[in-house]
Amino acid sequence: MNILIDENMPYAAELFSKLGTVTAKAGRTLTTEDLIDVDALMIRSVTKVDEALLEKANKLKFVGTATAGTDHVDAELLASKGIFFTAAPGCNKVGVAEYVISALLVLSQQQGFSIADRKVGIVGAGQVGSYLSKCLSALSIQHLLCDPLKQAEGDTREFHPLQTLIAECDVLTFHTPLTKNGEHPTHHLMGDAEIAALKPGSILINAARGPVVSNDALKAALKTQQLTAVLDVFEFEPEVDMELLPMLAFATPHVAGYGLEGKARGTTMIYNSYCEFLGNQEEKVEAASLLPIAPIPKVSLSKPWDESDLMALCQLIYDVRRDDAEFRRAMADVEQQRASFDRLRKNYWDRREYSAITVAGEAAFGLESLANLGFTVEE
Ligand SMILES: NC(=O)C1=CN([C@@H]2O[C@H](COP(=O)(O)OP(=O)(O)OC[C@H]3O[C@@H](n4cnc5c(N)ncnc54)[C@H](O)[C@@H]3O)[C@@H](O)[C@H]2O)C=CC1
Ligand SMILES: O=C(O)C(=O)[C@H](O)COP(=O)(O)O
Repeated sequence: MNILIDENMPYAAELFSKLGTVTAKAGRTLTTEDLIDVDALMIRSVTKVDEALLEKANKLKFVGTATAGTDHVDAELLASKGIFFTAAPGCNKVGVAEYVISALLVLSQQQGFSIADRKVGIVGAGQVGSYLSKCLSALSIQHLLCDPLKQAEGDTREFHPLQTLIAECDVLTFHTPLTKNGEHPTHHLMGDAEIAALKPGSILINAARGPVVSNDALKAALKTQQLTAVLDVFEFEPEVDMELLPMLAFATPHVAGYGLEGKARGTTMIYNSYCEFLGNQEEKVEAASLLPIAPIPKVSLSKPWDESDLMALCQLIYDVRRDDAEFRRAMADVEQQRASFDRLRKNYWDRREYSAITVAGEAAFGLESLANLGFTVEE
């Protein structure tokens, strides 16, 4: 069995080599020649699976993407060729939500507001949006959801049109797939008119796909409007608009979901799916079994936590400024931009999720809300 994997897929080489001969390559530059005699292909979001890539795929029977988004894969084409396709829905929802929380906490400190006073609009209430909603509820932060597709499916949560979120929310955070067709396409969901209608002082966060927010519209608005923008994804990535970059409060190279737990979940979800495909159930693994202990595994509270304690706790896990600083340093070398974008992603540090830290203390110190936020707690 020949298995081709993206070289930027933690745990994949060890796991898949139990099932066949593994070759690891850079996902962004895979060619159809790379697929000759390959039985199974394991990718990330940077590999476009289309007619051109599949042209010489003479043995391909399985494609797995260790990602939540699937806009890079022509799933209909795979189905028409009898190639099984699987993704990793929800694998990195925790990482993305913790990215948004970090951005909000740091901005609250920089701009001098309390996160408890902000109303957040979540656009896209799927795996990431719903998990983020749970986290915001844990922190008693008011938020509104927009997801016309879920609403139409009969999801009983309260949903609002995007226009309502734009008019009422202080923060708008995007967690939709990238779609160009259908009743609710997300390509340029935030264009000139939508961005212009944001409340003065609004914060816009895009950790979905770059083209959900129009690059030109955002740039124009940042020149004239009182607006803070945080981008983890870019309309033309790995190209980064060097006029836009300095206008952003935080900018990161598509790593919002890059927690170690999330990557382990992504890899094991497609690995387990491949085991099932091969009828080899006994080789399946649990993502948690692959993870090392966190560098600071336990902390103790000596009093009920307040916003600055929360910031300290969350920063033990993730501070968006770390990735932002490294990204800006790397992007400064314009010649190397594309390569640096992928290098930062490939050599990403071992970022963890809140659950990797146990917070000890008394129940009266607010342990329940920390547990709801994702921390492991101990009374
Ligand atoms: N920056 C990063 O590292 C990551 C980015 N992503 C991106 O975030 C997206 C969302 O991830 P998940 O929540 O896991 O996917 P999901 O499929 O569980 O949820 C997406 C939600 O967006 C909704 N939606 C679709 N069109 C919409 C519209 N026009 N307006 C409002 N809502 C709309 C869908 O109904 C669905 O509920 C992914 O498709 C991917 O593109 C996901 C994980 C990591
Ligand atoms: O899961 C998704 O969708 C994502 O956007 C990924 O987390 C992005 O990472 P790569 O798959 O591009 O490494």
